[in-house]
Amino acid sequence: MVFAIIATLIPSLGLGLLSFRQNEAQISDNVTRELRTLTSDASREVELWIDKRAHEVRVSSTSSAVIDGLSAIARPQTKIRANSATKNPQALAHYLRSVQAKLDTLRELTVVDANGQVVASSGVTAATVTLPNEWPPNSLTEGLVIIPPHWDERYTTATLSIAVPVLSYDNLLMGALVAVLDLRTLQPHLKSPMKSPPGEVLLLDQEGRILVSSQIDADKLKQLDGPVLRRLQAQPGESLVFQGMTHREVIGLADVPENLPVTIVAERDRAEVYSTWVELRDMFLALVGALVIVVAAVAFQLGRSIVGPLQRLIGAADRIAGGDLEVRLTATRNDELGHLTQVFNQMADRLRHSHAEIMAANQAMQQQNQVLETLSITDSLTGLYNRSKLDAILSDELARFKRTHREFTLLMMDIDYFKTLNDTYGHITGDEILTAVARILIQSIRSIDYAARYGGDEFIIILVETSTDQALKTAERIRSQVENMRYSANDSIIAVTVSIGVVQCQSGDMTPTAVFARADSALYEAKHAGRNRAFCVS
Ligand SMILES: Nc1nc2c(ncn2[C@@H]2O[C@H](COP(=O)(O)OP(=O)(O)OP(=O)(O)O)[C@@H](O)[C@H]2O)c(=O)[nH]1
Repeated sequence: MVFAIIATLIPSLGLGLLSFRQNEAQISDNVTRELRTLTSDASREVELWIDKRAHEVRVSSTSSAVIDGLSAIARPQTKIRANSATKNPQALAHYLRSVQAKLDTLRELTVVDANGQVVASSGVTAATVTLPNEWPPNSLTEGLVIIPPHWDERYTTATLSIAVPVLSYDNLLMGALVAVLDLRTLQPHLKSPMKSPPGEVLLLDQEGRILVSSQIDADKLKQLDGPVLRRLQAQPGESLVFQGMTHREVIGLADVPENLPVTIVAERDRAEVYSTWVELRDMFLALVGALVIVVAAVAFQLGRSIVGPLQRLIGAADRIAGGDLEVRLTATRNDELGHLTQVFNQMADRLRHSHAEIMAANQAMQQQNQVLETLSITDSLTGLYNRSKLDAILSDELARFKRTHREFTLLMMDIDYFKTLNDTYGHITGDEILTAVARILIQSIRSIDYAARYGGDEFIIILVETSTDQALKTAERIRSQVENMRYSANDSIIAVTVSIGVVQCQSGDMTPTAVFARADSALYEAKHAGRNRAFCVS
């Protein structure tokens, strides 16, 4: 699932964000280009507007009313060719007011003398004007002083004052005509509603305050942050993002006209510029998010459909490895995992089958081993223990005696005149007599005792934890039973007797042979004493 998410997220998000980053840069370039167009157009319009206003004022400055009025008032000693109407300041002020009335861009028109002293004005309180020390040589046509624009409290508007020289008829500088221009009239020229690209144009004074704005309702008292203004002025034509004056965050740039102490700033609402871009970006991110959720869900479902059956298979394999072969899985699917489950079940079936076969073979082998073991320790004729088993039993009993000092008694028994019986009735009858005697032995001893055929017609009985007296009683009981036994063969009734030698184990008995030897001596004594008796040697 993690792999699926990464594999989906990295390419889609990476390529998408790269493309959005390129689009953002492109949008920024386009906006910068449009803002440059706005500022350069505005700069040109401002220049044209000022030229036009300067021309209008210059025309007025060459009027005879101004020249004669100034000549009469400023230099009364000069010979005046004008009529009397232009000789007093009121007449000149009247003329100035009539000019102002014709030009709606004018707020005030003032005539000053060569020292800058007000001679007459259309306004009530004329502004004082500082004229340049020397007008340029071509002041007749080019002489123009532009006083830095500012917010004028008297007219509650931003104003720009220009001064043009007033020359006498013989081209002598007499003074100047100063016009206070209402910058509000510049507002329609800053931006063409039809042709200009989107954005607002602002004319700022030296401190960054708005003088005039293409946005009619812009707050005129707003001021651009000082550092931002300096950065804009330092890099004219280069766009920046800053806290604007028409919107909270704007993209803007500045143009600084050469001849006018103002800064023209064009700015555009950054949110509006990037609104479509942001909308598309958010939509893209939402789509990527939805894609990741879908991919994650599919990957999770796919993983679960693979991992779940695999875990069941692993669990079943673990149980088989632990010895539980009764495992069986339900195969419900038709795909590779379903096939794998079927194969697993077949494998488990085969293992179960093989295991059953092995167990059966093992059991048969154990039975055969048991038979073989029984045969290896049993005398085939009588069913008693054979000689080799007898030796092993005696060795164990001797070891036990040495360990626990619990005594045991050994009886060596021999059929009397067995050779004669053989010779008289034949070997088969002899064998049957041996078997009958062995039966009596088995019936006469306890389950914890041992009876074995020592060889020929000789038998050994080991009575565990039995004293000599008890052993003699057992020997006597056996002897008596054999004596009372009647065996019929070839129409004859055969009587059989046995002689028994009894010995008790001693601490000096190191080997079975030593015990046998002493028992053999006791048996010899019984035979020698007349047979059909038991004899004990201490
Ligand atoms: N039928 C039969 N006879 C055997 C078997 N093994 C040994 N015999 C015979 O048993 C006889 C043993 O005779 P002995 O014990 O030596 O002598 P005896 O005749 O018993 O005389 P005493 O022991 O002195 O009383 C021999 O003739 C053997 O051939 C056997 O498995 N079957």
